[in-house]
Amino acid sequence: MSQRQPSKVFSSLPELEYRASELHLEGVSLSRLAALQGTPLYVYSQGAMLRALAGYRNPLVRRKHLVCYAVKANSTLAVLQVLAREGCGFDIVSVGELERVLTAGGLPSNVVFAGVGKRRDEVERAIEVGIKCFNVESEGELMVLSEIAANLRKRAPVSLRLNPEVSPNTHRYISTGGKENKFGVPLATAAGLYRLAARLPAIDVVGINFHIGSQITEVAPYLRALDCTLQLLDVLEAEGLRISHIDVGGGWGIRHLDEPLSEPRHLLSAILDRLDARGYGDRELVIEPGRSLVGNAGVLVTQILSLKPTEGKNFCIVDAGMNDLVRPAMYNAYMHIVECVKPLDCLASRRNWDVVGPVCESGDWLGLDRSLMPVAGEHLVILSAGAYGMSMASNYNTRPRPAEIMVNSTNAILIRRRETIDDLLKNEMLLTSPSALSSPLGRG
Ligand SMILES: Cc1ncc(COP(=O)(O)O)c(C=O)c1O
Ligand SMILES: N[C@@H](CCCC[NH3+])C(=O)O
Repeated sequence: MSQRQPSKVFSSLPELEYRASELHLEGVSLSRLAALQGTPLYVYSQGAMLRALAGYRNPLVRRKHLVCYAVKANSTLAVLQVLAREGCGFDIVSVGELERVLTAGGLPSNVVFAGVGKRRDEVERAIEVGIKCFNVESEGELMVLSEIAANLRKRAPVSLRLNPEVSPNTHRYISTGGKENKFGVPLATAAGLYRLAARLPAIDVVGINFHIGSQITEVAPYLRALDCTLQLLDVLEAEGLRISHIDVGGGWGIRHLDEPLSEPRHLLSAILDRLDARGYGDRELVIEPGRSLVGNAGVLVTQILSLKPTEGKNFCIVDAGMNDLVRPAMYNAYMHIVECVKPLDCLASRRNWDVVGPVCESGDWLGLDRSLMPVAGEHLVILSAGAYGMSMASNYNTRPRPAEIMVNSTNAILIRRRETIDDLLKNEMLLTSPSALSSPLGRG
């Protein structure tokens, strides 16, 4: 194909294409953004996010439903704002995420609050703003919630998170619905806990939920978890307890290259069929996608610092490291990497490179054995970096976190400025500073 014809790079992100050999996202040159804002740089396509959201909503138009975006996947305010403007709900796991949702214009009444360890102050704030429900994970949590709500003279809406003992066939670190996992209420005790919840004066039982893991690529584990849930619902409703929403969690995977993977609508249609067949098609369906809404909408642009061919390995050293994008180091995740300026396709001069960062860890790699034609000073682009990229970034090695840009069909907008070294130092005090505690801890 001629270098003049735009060419797509990745079927899951059609907004990304080479134009005159340069990679563009929604028509914006990534090299140009890198020149303006420096690197490492996260760039997101608003169009890709909206398309992914429509992929969940369109199959649900005729149903009572709420898509609650899992904020942990990418909690940047402007990302939340794009989804809030569309009327999206949110799945949160901390009061920090709640404040982000509120700041971005999300409705508290569309927020579900997950997590095995909710602090009292977090529960109080969530009750105060009036969230949709607490996804409760244990009897201990239920009792604390009940006490806090009673003290505030308010009521706490509750859904119990079941642990359906289902293996979703994904990485062990992101599998959450098995007996060995800390999450959810065991099936054996769930009915008893619902009966208890229904008796507590400040608790309203409103829902039932599960979340079995992340980067799941098969429908079957969801249906197994749903079957357990519906069996329990049969028992509870026979006793007169009415549950108004069924929340099937998030976890649907994304493509990282060209591997086969069905669209979320196939998952939804299987779930809706099962709900209808079992007589629960009238309930509100809540779903909590994170990665599948934003993962493929984002890329990480990094500059090649130097090339280090050695006897056994070729290292391509870039300015993004595991602190900026931890998924390869943490989960051995494959993230596809392409050159920002398309190399002339003379395969003979291609070699395999380990793309590594500047962090002092041997695990600091972004891609291993990649066929690339890197040039020092130019840029590489890491795909599928919109989820669990920036939201998991850290300051390890005292590295300021990247800037972020949102592009849409008309604009490229800076949505987070790059951290500075001053940002990193500003909360710390030297021992000699006047803020030293007058009564040192533990010394009376
Ligand atoms: C409770 C809950 N809901 C939703 C999600 C979103 O998962 P994903 O990003 O895989 O869709 C997570 C993260 O795994 C989660 O813990
Ligand atoms: N952080 C994980 C997903 C975790 C989902 C949270 N329960 C990842 O990058 O794949």
